[in-house]
Amino acid sequence: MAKQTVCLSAVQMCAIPDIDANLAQIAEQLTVLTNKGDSHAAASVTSNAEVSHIVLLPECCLYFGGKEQDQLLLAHNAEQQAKIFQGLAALAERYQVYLLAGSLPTPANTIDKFYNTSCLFSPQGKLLGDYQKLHLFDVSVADNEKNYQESRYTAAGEQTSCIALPFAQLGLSICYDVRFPELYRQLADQGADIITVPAAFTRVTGKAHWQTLLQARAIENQVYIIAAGQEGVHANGRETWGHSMIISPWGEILAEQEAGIGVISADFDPDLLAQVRNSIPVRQHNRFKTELIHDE
Ligand SMILES: O=C(O)CNC(=O)[C@H](CS)NC(=O)CCC(=O)C(=O)O
Repeated sequence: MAKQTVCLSAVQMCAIPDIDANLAQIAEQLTVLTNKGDSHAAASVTSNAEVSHIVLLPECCLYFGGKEQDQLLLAHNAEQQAKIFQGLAALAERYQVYLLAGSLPTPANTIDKFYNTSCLFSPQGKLLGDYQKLHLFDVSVADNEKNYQESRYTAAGEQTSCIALPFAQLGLSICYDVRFPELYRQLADQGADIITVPAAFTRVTGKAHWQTLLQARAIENQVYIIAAGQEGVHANGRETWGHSMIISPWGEILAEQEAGIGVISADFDPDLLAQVRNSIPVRQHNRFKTELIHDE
């Protein structure tokens, strides 16, 4: 029997502060993706086949470039939340993909905060799991925004999230998290084969650090990385870096969208994953695994 093809995709967006317009932008890219007719999209167009296609959307995929107070209102408005979740679930089902919304504003425990949450929808339109961003971007950057204070309206998550799919384990992270290798090591220890990095990286820090950080996380943890970015100049003047990419566990960039709106894909190869892990067994060699050091 032919080996099942697992396809990884990333949609690059220039999201605006308008949920319906962003849902339409996503639908357009999903149409492009599933009409390509190449091997990447094959799994998602064969109605009886088991779906093995993950599509990642950027951080803040349904609302970006507006006021943070508006995100707060979105998070705490039950009607808006229902609209957002139903809209994404319907897309996952219509296009027969595992759709990972890079992040959505969801309600925190207090009315003055929201979580920056990644949400995974199954091809059946069910919410399979989520992850609330652990590291908040309270940072000074030499761009036109200068000071980012994500914690002003956002509450930090408290736990990691690794989701078992029929064909692989999926570890979740968001944007600024990519600078904290401990998170990725923990996801790898939990069994992650693929780790997602939805982002709205600044143009300045993106140019300097984005690709290097992503390749490092892929190489050191021997996982596939799917990174989907916002790209462009947004309604509030913010400039984002784009350069969405899919990286192999060897660190090779398999697909990249530098600028503009678009969608990229690459195959997930479990044989390559095993080969990389067998040939350079860093997991066994790691002296910082306390249980290994204490075992001696
Ligand atoms: O604020 C919003 O609306 C949505 N959130 C974001 O855009 C977040 C927090 S401001 N951006 C980042 O984490 C950029 C990280 C980055 O650029 C780096 O690590 O260099």
